[in-house]
Amino acid sequence: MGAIDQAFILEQEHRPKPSIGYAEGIPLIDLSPLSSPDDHKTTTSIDGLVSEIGNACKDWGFFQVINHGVPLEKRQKVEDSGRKFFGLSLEEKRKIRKTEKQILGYNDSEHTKNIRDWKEVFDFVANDPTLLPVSHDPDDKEITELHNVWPEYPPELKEVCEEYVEEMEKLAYKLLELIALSLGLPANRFHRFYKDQTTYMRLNYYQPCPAPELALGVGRHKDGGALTILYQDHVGGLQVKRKSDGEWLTVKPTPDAFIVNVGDVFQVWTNEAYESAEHRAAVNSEKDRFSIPFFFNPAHYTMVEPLEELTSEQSPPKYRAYNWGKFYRTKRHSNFKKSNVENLQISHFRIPELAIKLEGALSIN
Ligand SMILES: O=C(O)CCC(=O)C(=O)O
Ligand SMILES: [Fe+2]
Repeated sequence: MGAIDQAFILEQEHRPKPSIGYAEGIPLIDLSPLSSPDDHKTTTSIDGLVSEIGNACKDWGFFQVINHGVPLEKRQKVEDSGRKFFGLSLEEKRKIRKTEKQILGYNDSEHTKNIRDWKEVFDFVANDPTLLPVSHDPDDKEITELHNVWPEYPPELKEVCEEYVEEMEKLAYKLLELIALSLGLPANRFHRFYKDQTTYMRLNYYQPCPAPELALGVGRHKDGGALTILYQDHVGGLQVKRKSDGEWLTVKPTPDAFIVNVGDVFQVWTNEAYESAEHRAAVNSEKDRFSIPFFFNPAHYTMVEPLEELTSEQSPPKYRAYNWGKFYRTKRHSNFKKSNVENLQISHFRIPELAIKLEGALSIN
């Protein structure tokens, strides 16, 4: 067993077991009906897609998509130039290091639930500039502009990332429409939240780890945003906690597929019809690994709450409304460094079961 810094070491119960099975049940969904010419697009093929996606969101909160329309070479270019960047010296990379104020750029010291992750990241926003509250302090109403920071080397990184983001955004809107339809809503129901979206992308680079049984590339977490579209390379490491029995399972890398998962915002919008699943990334002692999540997130001023159409007297709202920008700032703040503040979760806005029942009883009488 190789020695690693104490900061990375997880408590016994959260360490990854050496033998973890594959999550065979996570559906692989073929999106080709979406790109067939209009005269070939049948209602049946789209209906089929919609119900596959609805079931995947209900059962797993995760699915994979193929024939998604994102050109392979655009993704490959991001991976190639991303690898060039992570291959630079620490000193060079730290020239565009994230700080508490400047939350975009490079970081080699992310924490999940106060344990250091075995990874390096490079973050940038899809729309430059992106508007966000200045601080996580609820009384501070000031809004700031986030600007991307790009390294000098490799010089093409900016362009290849921007081209890729454009493609990912097209895919994200398609998925948003299919998810809306799967909930019985108009296809464009969620579009309104994305006018000034706070979407960002991350390049995750996981070096080989001498003690992969003690640490994780990303500790267990749920994505706080609305929808994540992840590319992972052939090495594998992403693990999902199965809802039915709490078992951790590996998501098998599928060439040219994207892994899609609904985040906490969708859990609230759907009043828990769809739940965001816990996941984590394991590392290994031999190979490095690359992954690229695209976090498709609403505008900062969005008040996240259960959609009216998905609640009723029988099924009253399970969450109080919260401001997305403040929520996101607070979460980023606590991931940035080891902190004593408890990590902010949507459970803080969960209305207690008893209050939901009482509210239901009162509104019926
Ligand atoms: O690298 C992975 O497979 C997962 C990364 C992840 O879950 C995240 O960045 O939120
Ligand atoms: Fe995640």
